[in-house]
Amino acid sequence: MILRTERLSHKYSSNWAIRDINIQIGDAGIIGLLGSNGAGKSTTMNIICGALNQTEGKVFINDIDMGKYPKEAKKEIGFLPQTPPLYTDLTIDEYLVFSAELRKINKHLIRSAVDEAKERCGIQHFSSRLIKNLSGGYRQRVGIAQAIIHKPSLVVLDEPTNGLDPNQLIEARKLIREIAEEHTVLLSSHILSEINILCREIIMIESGRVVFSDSMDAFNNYAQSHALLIRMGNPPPREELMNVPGVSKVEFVTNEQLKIYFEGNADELTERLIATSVSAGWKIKEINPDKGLLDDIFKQLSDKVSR
Ligand SMILES: Nc1ncnc2c1ncn2[C@@H]1O[C@H](COP(=O)(O)OP(=O)(O)OP(=O)(O)O)[C@@H](O)[C@H]1O
Repeated sequence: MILRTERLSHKYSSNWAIRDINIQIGDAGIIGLLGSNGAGKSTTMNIICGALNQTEGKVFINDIDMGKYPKEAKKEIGFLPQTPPLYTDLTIDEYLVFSAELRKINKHLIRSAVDEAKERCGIQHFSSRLIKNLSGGYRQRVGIAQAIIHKPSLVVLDEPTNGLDPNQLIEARKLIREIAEEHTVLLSSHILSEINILCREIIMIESGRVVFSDSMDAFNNYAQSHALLIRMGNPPPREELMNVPGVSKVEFVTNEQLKIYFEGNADELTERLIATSVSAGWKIKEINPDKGLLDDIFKQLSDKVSR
């Protein structure tokens, strides 16, 4: 197991920021940690990387107990915090040599480790440029280079694509995919589409608790199949729709447009609604699966967990 957390909980002064977070990552690939602002992503990542001591619970990296053997466990982790720890008055080379020394890489191996990290992150041409003179996208690359310099098993990236422009974003995604060919990557974002594009698995946290943890495909099935957007020429009262088997909630978006939440199979419900519409004269004009705003999905999942 590359990463395992057991009932990880953390309290800043009197408030719990995260509670009973259990994460298990066994395979390579990119795993996404999704959550809205303040959900507890950074707190979780800081603890996993040994940058913050948890109030309760345990972290194991490659089955090494971080509490008991922090040095050994940290060797297996590379971390890019939300605010990259860059010394902007240093050149890329100076900074990466410094990072390699911090990681206790053997003196005679430092040069080759720096060169390899630069090459993998596509920054070799800027070796002697001061970090303060780099664009945001390139600074991010330097941040990633310091996270992989010691070849850790697990690379943790806190909101690595946040604030990048569209071109930088494409480049950063490409780089993260390349990094994931050799390391397991755990990355966080508050943007569902970002996680969707990059990740094989998703762990979603809300208010400090895990509300969903499964493959990206399972998440998409869940997110897509719980509401339909329907336009009708002659919509019936809400109660009539609630009588259709499978319908769990009805919201009127406009006089003609409704959002119908349901349990079960979307296709079966669609057929049932169309059949009833024909006999009852609702005049259905359009039915589309509602992929849901992230907020809706968060809410559905949070409700499901607290039920
Ligand atoms: N140093 C701190 N002192 C007190 N409370 C904190 C501290 N850091 C975070 N918190 C609180 O803990 C909770 C979780 O914050 P955290 O930064 O882990 O969330 P996040 O999901 O990473 O959000 P964001 O994307 O906004 O950084 C929030 O309610 C936040 O206000």
